Amino acid sequence: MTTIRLTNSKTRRKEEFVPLDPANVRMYVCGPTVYDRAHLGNARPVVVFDTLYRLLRHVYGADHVTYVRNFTDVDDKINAEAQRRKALGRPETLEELIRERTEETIAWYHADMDALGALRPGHEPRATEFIGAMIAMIEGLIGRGHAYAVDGHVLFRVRSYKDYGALSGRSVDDMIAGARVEVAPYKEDPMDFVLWKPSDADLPGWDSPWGRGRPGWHIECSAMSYELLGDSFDIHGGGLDLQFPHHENEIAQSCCAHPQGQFARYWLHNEMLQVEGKKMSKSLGNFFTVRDLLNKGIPGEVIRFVLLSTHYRKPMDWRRGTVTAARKELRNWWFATEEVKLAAGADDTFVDALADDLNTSDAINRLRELYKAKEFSKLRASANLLGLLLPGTDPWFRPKVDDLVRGKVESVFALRQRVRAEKDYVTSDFLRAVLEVAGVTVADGKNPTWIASFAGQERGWKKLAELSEDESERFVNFDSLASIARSRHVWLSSEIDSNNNLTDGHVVIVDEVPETIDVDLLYELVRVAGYDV
Ligand SMILES: Nc1ncnc2c1ncn2[C@@H]1O[C@H](COP(=O)(O)OP(=O)(O)OP(=O)(O)O)[C@@H](O)[C@H]1O
Ligand SMILES: [Zn+2]
Repeated sequence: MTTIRLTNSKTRRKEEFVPLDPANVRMYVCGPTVYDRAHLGNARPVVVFDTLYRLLRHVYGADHVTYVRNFTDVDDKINAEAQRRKALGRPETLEELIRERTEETIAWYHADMDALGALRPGHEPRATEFIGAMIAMIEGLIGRGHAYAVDGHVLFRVRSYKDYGALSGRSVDDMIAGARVEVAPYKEDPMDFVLWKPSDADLPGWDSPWGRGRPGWHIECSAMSYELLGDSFDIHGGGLDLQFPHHENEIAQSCCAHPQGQFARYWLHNEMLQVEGKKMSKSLGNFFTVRDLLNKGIPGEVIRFVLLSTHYRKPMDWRRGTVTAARKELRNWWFATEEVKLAAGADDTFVDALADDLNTSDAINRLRELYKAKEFSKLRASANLLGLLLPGTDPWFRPKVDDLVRGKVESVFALRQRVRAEKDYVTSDFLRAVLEVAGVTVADGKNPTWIASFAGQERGWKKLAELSEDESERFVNFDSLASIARSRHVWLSSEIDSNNNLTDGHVVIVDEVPETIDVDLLYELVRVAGYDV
């Protein structure tokens, strides 16, 4: 059996992963607060832990892994959005509007994360469904002297748990110095954190021994993981930004409420997705959503590939160039593997890379070697383990010929037929080249026709990419075209980098286009081929 090694934040070491029960490997990952669309940073833990989930299923069997990821559906930001809708005159109750907000956000989350090829976890508990379990846990903590109730609040007594701070490796006093701890009159110690707090009469609340109120954020994860996974389970995951205070508090609550258990044995934290060196976050406003990228036409599979190209324990930036390269590479893999039978399983070296602390960047390098060695069956099986090249993926890699585009191709094609009939072969060759770049192959003959084909697209593209600047002008018959009376300059060329090499990231249309040719149409065609204009 493959040995998985994971860097455990708790011990700060890479350790062999030995599950408590190989027949039921259990993992909990902190999920989103459902008040708005997920940004790309939020997608990083989803893709990272989905990949770990896939690896665990591969090693222990698909039916032997339990994956829980919660939805935090109690939050001031959710309430604020519902109140805004109410203020706009919506007739529903605030409760209904809150429900509407969380439902729509969860549906967006599912759609966006599905698009990234993430499997849905086996359990997706919502905090509001586990309030009873939270109250029971808080009562237990009070009973054991780890928590106290004051003025409708219940607070966790941090100094009652001697190991507090062990996960982040800091002492309580250091943490107080470094953190923005809220000082409040009802706290015995500024470090104590909220387990339960009162709710305003018009906001969601639940009856409890301490009055009508709602749970603190940290107790949600402790209660839901206990209910669904028990007092000891294998892996707890989340972003590094949650290590302190959220995870530190989860540990304190769970270990004090269930001292007989170990709570989570392996803690995994993904590093941050950054924008110019800063964490992408809603509060900094430096974010874009997964949906923004999908709407721009970047396929979810490509986003996933880019996210996995960097090891999860390293910070990463989102760069446009990486997207173009990923798109091209995945497209090659798709076309190489689409027809192959899945005879071979995943490649051993690939699995070893993945099992070595989820080294997805090494694993992707191994995929590159498999592609080069034409081991296509292994390539596909291995890529599947990363959630790539999956059957049923939207075939984004093929030129899409929707009706609008079809109409445009038809009109260029018809124009070409006309100039051919007039024996204007220069223009007709030019139009053929344009269609080729757009992935459309023209078949002359008795019944001239066209087909949208990857082969045509690749051929056209390679020609452009491989040709020198001079040649690329000739390729589209620049000189000849210029000689046509009505025409002005037109050519297609790849972008030229600082070393004067033609790069293969872009097709640029420069200068003016003959009156006979509709510029928008030209642009549209190049876009259809999947290139940036
Ligand atoms: N920039 C980022 N890079 C990687 N992971 C992130 C990033 N931002 C948030 N996460 C992770 O996303 C998950 C969901 O977090 P949560 O819903 O609390 O985020 P949020 O509060 O909406 O985000 P923000 O930090 O932008 O306010 C958590 O595991 C968190 O660690
Ligand atoms: Zn959590």
